[in-house]
Amino acid sequence: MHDDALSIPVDAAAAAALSAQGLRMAVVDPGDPAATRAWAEADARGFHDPARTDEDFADLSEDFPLQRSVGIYDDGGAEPAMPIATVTSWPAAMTVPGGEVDTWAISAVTVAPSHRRRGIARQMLESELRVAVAAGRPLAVLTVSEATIYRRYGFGPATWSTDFTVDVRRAGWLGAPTPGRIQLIGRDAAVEIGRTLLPEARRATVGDVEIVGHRFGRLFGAPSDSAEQRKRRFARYEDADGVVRGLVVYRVNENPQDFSDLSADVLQLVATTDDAYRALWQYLFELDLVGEVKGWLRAVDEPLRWLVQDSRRIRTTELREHLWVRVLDPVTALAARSYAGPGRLALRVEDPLGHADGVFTIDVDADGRAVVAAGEPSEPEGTPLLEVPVDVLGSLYFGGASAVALARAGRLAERTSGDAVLADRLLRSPVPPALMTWF
Ligand SMILES: CC(=O)SCCNC(=O)CCNC(=O)[C@H](O)C(C)(C)COP(=O)(O)OP(=O)(O)OC[C@H]1O[C@@H](n2cnc3c(N)ncnc32)[C@H](O)[C@@H]1OP(=O)(O)O
Repeated sequence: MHDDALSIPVDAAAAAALSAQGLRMAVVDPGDPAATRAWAEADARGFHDPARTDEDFADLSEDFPLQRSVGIYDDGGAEPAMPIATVTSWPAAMTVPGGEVDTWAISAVTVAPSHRRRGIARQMLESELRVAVAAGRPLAVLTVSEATIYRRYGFGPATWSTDFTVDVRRAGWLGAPTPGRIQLIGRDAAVEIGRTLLPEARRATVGDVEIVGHRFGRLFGAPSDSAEQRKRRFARYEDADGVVRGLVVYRVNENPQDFSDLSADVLQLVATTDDAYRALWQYLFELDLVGEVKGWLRAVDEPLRWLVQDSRRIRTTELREHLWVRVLDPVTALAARSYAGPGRLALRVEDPLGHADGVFTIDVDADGRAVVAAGEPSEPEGTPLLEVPVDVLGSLYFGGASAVALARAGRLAERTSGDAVLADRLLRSPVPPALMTWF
């Protein structure tokens, strides 16, 4: 294992394959402003974003020391200093049932339109998986622009999110009153509160990830985007003892047709107590002039549904997979989480890239903690066994996907009929996992 994940050198196998195409793979020096600026520009170009301003770059530059950013350069091309492909990655903690797991987060995967479909993304992704292994990370994780890209590298969808629109004038608030109070605050105060509340909420949410660098500031409106920042409003909830337990970041949108029928976007709602959750939603329901409140990237089992008279007035506008997980080291990954045990389960994992291939036996004690060993179970007859491709293992890992549904879909095989039911009993998270951010 490499001690300092961020200083892992370029992956030799990918560098050689790219070199055969006349391309050079390099890790970007975080202390080199020209190289980081060019990398950030290539990333923007890859996503068809506008060119970066100096202010954008100032926001992003806080990330470079926290990440391992890789560029692919076409030294014989029109712009040799500008990468034609980018990827970045960093170590990130994520919440699993009963604790945390170390992951390798991957982002900013782009290949310039001029260089697409020559296998460059494949080289980058396969090398990222090897780098994650070298960094001792049992899982690689990412969020995706398109759901069609990453399964081929062994990633499977592992959490789901919803967007919804609430007709607040007709839904009817049903929640019990709360003892604390709501206060409006400015951005700086909200950022300060967020530094404590977000990690606390994250640790209580299976499937959520720690947020570092510019992605944290962006939740409050990126400093570089003053127009967007000016629209954002911030309110906090403090309990009866004056302790801050919740924070909402929202934006009220114009409606030139009817000034008394505005809509509000809930961009972040973080609560570390149920009272805070209820109080903040009630606050949003009672905003004067606002007829519609929209929740973005919310959990699939929001308690909000139970806080209104008429839950049909909460219209789900989107339900989609959000977090994608790639298991690299099943023993470490499966031992990092707890189970609704006791019990035993064996998994036969098929991994074309070899990282997670094999049979793994999970022995769960009465407290739900597991001993995981590579190899067949000692008593194969009485042990349920699932045969899973590695992407399906990623889907099952956080406890958000149903082994029964995957078996019915033919995505996994049971050794004995009923093994998927037994597997679900151990693996399912009581609350569906939820990733509350993009990265
Ligand atoms: C975690 C993230 O950063 S998500 C963001 C992903 N990036 C984007 O959406 C930005 C715009 N798109 C791009 O930059 C590029 O099209 C990329 C990165 C998606 C693909 O780059 P390429 O270098 O063209 O991919 P590459 O040639 O290595 O193709 C690898 C495989 O993926 C497939 N593939 C490539 N792009 C796509 C796509 N958009 N949808 C589905 N499959 C794709 C290829 O067909 C190929 O399949 P195969 O190996 O099974 O035959």
